[in-house]
Amino acid sequence: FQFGRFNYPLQGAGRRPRVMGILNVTPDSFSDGGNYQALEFALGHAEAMIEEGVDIIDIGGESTRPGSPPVSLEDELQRVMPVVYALRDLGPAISVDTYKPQVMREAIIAGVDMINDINGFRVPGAIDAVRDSDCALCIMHMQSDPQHMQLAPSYADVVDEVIAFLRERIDALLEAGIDPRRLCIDPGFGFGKTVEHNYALLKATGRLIEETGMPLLAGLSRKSMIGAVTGKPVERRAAGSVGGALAAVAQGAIIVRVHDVADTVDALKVWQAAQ
Ligand SMILES: Cn1cnc2c(O)nc(N)nc21
Repeated sequence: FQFGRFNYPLQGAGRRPRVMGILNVTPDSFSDGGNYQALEFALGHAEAMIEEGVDIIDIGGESTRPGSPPVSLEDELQRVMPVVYALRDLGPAISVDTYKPQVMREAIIAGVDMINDINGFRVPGAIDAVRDSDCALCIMHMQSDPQHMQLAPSYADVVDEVIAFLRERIDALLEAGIDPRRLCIDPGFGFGKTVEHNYALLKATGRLIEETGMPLLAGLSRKSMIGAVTGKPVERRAAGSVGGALAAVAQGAIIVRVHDVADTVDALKVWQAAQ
């Protein structure tokens, strides 16, 4: 899995699961207009994650929690781009979480290392926006959209359908001439799935990798699928989230997207020491 200045071996001695830290620059941490002290806040959080050993920082300007409303292009750019420019030379890889082609373009101009698209590059113009670059592309599955996806998630067979979706998106990107080494997939835990659907997908991590032929990013940190089996509120789901990350990594996931960076880094060090 190779992108820009990064090479993540997928097997053998060099394989090491990587930690992607979540950096939300959304309204609750930013008053619109991207005021300065909010930028300070974001940078402080990023620096803490760097201290804790994060490999990738994922910057998102539009909340994708179930029920969240869309954000305008201007607002998203105003929140995201100052943080991208402030972080891009600090060491870790930088990812931007967006489904808007114009945000992808500006992020690529700013030199980001990954575009993380919860919508699987389906918006017209998204593939064009990322074609002529060497950044990694994370293709995530989502049923419906954040505003509606959790109202009534339904599948004949969730694993089959997610694999079919991801393969179709992979083919679309490859047909556009994009280097397969730039691609990774993501089942999209919580994006149009019940708890049962989420665990069926988590259990099928190895199959998803096998049947798409692509590296897999797993993002289940503090999500309702963790709460459902631990009974814990969001702020006390770190241990459950680490358990989920290890379940994915043990089946071949190469990146885990998390809130609790230090805990996950430590858990992966111990796991790695036993490989
Ligand atoms: C932005 N975002 C929220 N959850 C996510 C997940 O599980 N995967 C990816 N790739 N992005 C996510």
